[in-house]
Amino acid sequence: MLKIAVAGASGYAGGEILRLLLGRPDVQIGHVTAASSAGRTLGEVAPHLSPLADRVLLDSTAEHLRDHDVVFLALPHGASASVVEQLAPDTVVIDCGADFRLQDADAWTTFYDTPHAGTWPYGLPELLTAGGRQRDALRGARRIAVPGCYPTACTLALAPAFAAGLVQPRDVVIVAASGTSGAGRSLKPHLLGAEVMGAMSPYGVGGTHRHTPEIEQNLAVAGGAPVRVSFTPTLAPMPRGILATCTAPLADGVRPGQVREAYAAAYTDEPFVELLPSGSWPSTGSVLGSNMVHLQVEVDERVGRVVAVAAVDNLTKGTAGAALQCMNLALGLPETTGLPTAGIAP
Ligand SMILES: NC(=O)C1=CN([C@@H]2O[C@H](COP(=O)(O)OP(=O)(O)OC[C@H]3O[C@@H](n4cnc5c(N)ncnc54)[C@H](OP(=O)(O)O)[C@@H]3O)[C@@H](O)[C@H]2O)C=CC1
Ligand SMILES: CC(=O)N[C@@H](CCC(=O)OP(=O)(O)O)C(=O)O
Repeated sequence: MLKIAVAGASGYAGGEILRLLLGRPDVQIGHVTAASSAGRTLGEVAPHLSPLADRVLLDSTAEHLRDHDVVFLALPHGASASVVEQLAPDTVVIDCGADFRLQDADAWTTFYDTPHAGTWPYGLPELLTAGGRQRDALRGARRIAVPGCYPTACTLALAPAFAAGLVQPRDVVIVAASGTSGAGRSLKPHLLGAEVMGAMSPYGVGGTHRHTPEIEQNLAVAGGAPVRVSFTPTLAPMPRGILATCTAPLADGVRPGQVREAYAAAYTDEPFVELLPSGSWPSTGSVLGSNMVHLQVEVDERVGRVVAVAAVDNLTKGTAGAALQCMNLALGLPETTGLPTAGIAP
């Protein structure tokens, strides 16, 4: 039986981790921790987690997170490092925050404006790398950095084109829509219900969003050369889901038919990535609550660009599902254990 602690259990990501863990007979849920909600029960702050309703939230101190086989951290950026340094090196620690995702310390300080905490193996198993797939770096790992939700969708949408040399590493344009749970649970003025519901709006425009360097890092891993990306996130009036529309210029001499072939080859054996039949386009509604990425790719021959669209649930494959997938790899369990591949509809 695996004893597992969840830090940030009162938040959206922590709550989704607990929802998925509750479906696993091989897991014992240990301490659940929070900050301002410490002392309250999960029943008060997360009533959808009925089997855990009586559990009292503790402070997110190392003392409460020690003595577990696995610790999931679902804390705000910057809160992970001080906890992790007090945990045993053989504990599996899986961080849903951004602190350990970036390799480039300068990119970190530019986009996060705080000192760089370090770099851990990046938790996107399906990512194509020079040597194979990123999952090879996750088997047996004791520290894993789960990707951001936008980078998961955008990277998986474009990586096969970069890995096969079908697109140019410049003029890459991504516009992605996210549901409001992507912003976390704390009160934010731009998330007032009356203003968000029934409207869509961009934010982080002009290359300022912190997921830009993370997407560039991943596409450079896939393609083996630096990539520049114009990334624009938008807020959509829905609780969950991300739809990323990603385009890049075709490389010289590429036939349109090569593109679909490359995507089919890249994802045919991936249990959590579905390349939809030609003509079908991804919808966030089809992946809600599942660990799936739905994907479609086309070539816009008029302008010579690849257009790839991906849908994920930001809280499942975009965070908590990915976190459990990484745990499975770290512990040598079958990668798909306990992860839903069917969504909730309608
Ligand atoms: N939401 C999403 O779609 C995604 C989130 N993530 C990442 O997951 C992490 C959690 O995000 P999310 O669940 O959305 O955020 P929430 O705001 O919903 O939850 C944050 C959690 O952290 C706790 N917390 C707040 N401040 C501190 C602190 N200073 N020290 C320790 N704990 C604290 C909160 O406790 P309390 O409620 O008691 O104050 C709460 O449990 C973030 O790093 C985020 O970037 C990653 C991918 C997608
Ligand atoms: C709608 C919304 O606000 N989304 C968040 C992304 C959440 C996420 O994946 O990100 P991190 O783990 O990197 O925080 C944002 O744009 O900041």
